[in-house]
Amino acid sequence: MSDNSAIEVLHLSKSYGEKLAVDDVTFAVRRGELFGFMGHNGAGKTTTIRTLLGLLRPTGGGARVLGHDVVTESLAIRRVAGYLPGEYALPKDMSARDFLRYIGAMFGHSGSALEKRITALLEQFDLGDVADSRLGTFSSGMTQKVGLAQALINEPRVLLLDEPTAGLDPIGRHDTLALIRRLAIESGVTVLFSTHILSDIERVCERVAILHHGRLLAYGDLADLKRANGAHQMDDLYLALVTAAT
Ligand SMILES: Nc1ncnc2c1ncn2[C@@H]1O[C@H](COP(=O)(O)OP(=O)(O)OP(=O)(O)O)[C@@H](O)[C@H]1O
Repeated sequence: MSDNSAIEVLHLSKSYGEKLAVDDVTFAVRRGELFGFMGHNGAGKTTTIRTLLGLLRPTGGGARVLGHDVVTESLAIRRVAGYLPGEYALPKDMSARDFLRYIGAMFGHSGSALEKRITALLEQFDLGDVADSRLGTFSSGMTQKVGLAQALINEPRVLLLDEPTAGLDPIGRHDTLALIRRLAIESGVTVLFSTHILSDIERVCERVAILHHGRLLAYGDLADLKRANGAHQMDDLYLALVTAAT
């Protein structure tokens, strides 16, 4: 693995029975970058992310996160990685603070260090005033911020975000994107940002991997990919790549 890579995916394949969800995919994410992982529904994004966390076992090829093998060293990966799943429900009756305490405890944290971390995260995400309100009263944008906060509780060096802006209104999306960008720039966290929203990728990512039906359609610098495909906008690029592939 190159010293500069935080995530390296090498000829990764994953089948569910007959269904080949990820088909011989190779790409690398550099340390400290905010990397776009693009693909429409069923492209194989979630499968790849869950494989990177060691939650699924590859059926071919492999991957490393900060040098740790996803099959043999998945516990080490979960210690250094934060994960925001695509769809998950927060416990409506818990407060934001109690929920973060609960997640922190799962990572073995407790006491004043954990309390300080929770308060800092809530402040960072503008949730200080509602820290003790029930999660059931939160908007979708606020809920997503709590999701991001829980993914950061263990001070991860790599953050895997599965469609963090899906289902948000324009303001929620704008705020969430700004937060993600700030995290990557200010905290030096490597972020794998998965989305099907082309304009979100265009707004915050310089490098991308584009999946389609489990296969890697394109990978690299977004500006170079646009130039090579005669595209000005991300949606022109996506259309050109999908058309060429089918
Ligand atoms: N547990 C499973 N069993 C069988 N097929 C699955 C399973 N999980 C995913 N798939 C299939 O694998 C393919 C890739 O799914 P995956 O969830 O990885 O894609 P995705 O890009 O994350 O899309 P989405 O945003 O819809 O989740 C899809 O065709 C999906 O139906």
